[in-house]
Amino acid sequence: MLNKLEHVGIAVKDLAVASQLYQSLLGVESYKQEEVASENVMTEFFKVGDTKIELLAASNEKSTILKFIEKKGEGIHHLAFEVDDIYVEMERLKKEGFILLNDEPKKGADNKLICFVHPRSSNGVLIELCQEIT
Ligand SMILES: CC[C@H](C(=O)O)C(=O)SCCNC(=O)CCNC(=O)[C@H](O)C(C)(C)COP(=O)(O)OP(=O)(O)OC[C@H]1O[C@@H](n2cnc3c(N)ncnc32)[C@H](O)[C@@H]1OP(=O)(O)O
Ligand SMILES: [Co+2]
Repeated sequence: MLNKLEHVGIAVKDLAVASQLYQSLLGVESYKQEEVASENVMTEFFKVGDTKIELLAASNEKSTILKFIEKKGEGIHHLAFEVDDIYVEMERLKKEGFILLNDEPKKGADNKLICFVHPRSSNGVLIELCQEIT
């Protein structure tokens, strides 16, 4: 099962500008910036109560964030849920008929193993599963 909303991913054009805005909005500083080369993104995280905001900016021309912003503009990109065992949850979601975007979990940001569910199988919302790497 999905334990809680781990983070909300937000696609932004300019990370420095967005970071200032969210620092002003949330009243807290970000706790980390992290590049994930495998995803062609630069991320910046803010802790908000029991969940997080993950700002996502393209780190190169190949980034899916560029394509998303060209198509839909800046804004909410995905919802990420914390799971205890990502393998178990991937199997469960496959059995439930969801389309997974990766056969195996991959290394994400913020010390997580991640997997994505295609938005076409989840009411137009890109869903991410996250398991803490211990
Ligand atoms: C750094 C890791 C970090 C973490 O938390 O650890 C991250 O969160 S990384 C986040 C960036 N990485 C990803 O998003 C990987 C998963 N995403 C993908 O594989 C693609 O973006 C995919 C498959 C969702 C869409 O790619 P595609 O090349 O197919 O683009 P299209 O524009 O053709 O999209 C097809 C279809 O899906 C709709 N779409 C695309 N992105 C989203 C989205 N974020 N939310 C909702 N819907 C989305 C798009 O509009 C198309 O719909 P259609 O009805 O056909 O127009
Ligand atoms: Co994410």
